[in-house]
Amino acid sequence: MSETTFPRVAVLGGAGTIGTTVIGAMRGAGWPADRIVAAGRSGDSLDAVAEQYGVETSTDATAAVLGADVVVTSVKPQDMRALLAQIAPTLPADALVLTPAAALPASFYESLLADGVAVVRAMPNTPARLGKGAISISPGTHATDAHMDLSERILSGAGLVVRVPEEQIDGVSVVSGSGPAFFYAVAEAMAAAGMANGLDKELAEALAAQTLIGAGALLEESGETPAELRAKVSSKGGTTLAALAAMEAAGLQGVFSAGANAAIARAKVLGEELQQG
Ligand SMILES: NC(=O)C1=CN([C@@H]2O[C@H](COP(=O)(O)OP(=O)(O)OC[C@H]3O[C@@H](n4cnc5c(N)ncnc54)[C@H](O)[C@@H]3O)[C@@H](O)[C@H]2O)C=CC1
Ligand SMILES: O=C(O)[C@@H]1CCC=N1
Repeated sequence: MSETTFPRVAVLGGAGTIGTTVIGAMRGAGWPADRIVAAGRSGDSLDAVAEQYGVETSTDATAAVLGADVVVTSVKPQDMRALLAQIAPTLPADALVLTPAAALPASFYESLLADGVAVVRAMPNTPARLGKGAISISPGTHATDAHMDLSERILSGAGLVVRVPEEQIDGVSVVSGSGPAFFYAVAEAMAAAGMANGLDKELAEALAAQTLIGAGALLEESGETPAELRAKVSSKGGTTLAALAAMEAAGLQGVFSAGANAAIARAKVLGEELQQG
């Protein structure tokens, strides 16, 4: 499909966090509003999506996928089986299913939809809303290079898009999918440490948030690595080195390893539960 044509894309769960992000990324990349339909449940903020992005909306996923070239299934993993049952009768045989859901393998979709359906799994993250996401895509059994190219084109306005084999998605999910939550948790912990040392809550939270913003911006602007930038804060014999040594002794790396292991174990359990139905 040529770069100058715009496949028709149905975003199911289009009023949700990631669905809205995908629509915003497409619109930001010049995707025409009349080539996108957002489907949600009644009660979802579909009016706000229509107003912000000018796209058509529907509360009927079955109807929304009619005539779609790409169907983005942006619902929670727990809602996926019901959604696939809903769209299976009207999903065009040659449509690409692009799914951001965690935990569910491509084979789950392949087993519940028509034989030969092309599935691409994506793992986005919330900064994608600002075009600063870190997103992976992985092909299912029947996805071709053209399907991967199309998926990348749909997501390119959302940030960095990398291709990984499906077995690496859980690892990507830990680093970039969940990653924003970890940085926010660190900011909360830093604010709490400030409060424990005499700062009031408002000041501690403002300083921690601005430090997260500034550190990220410096990383982006400088082109230096986190290790190089960390070294520039850490004077020999100074306070930062003392803090980092104490954090390491308290198990900093172990904390993140434990988090990663827990996330990956949870993805496996959730995936197995949901595949059993
Ligand atoms: N939020 C995040 O940071 C990330 C989320 N994901 C994945 O993205 C997917 C979506 O997550 P969120 O956007 O956070 O969830 P969300 O809860 O914000 O949005 C899901 C939307 O789907 C709608 N929905 C459910 N069933 C529907 C149906 N049958 N028809 C139409 N709409 C339906 C819900 O009403 C809701 O508006 C999940 O599978 C999640 O694993 C992946 C990476 C990061
Ligand atoms: O925890 C979650 O449900 C989502 C999926 C990947 C990252 N966050």
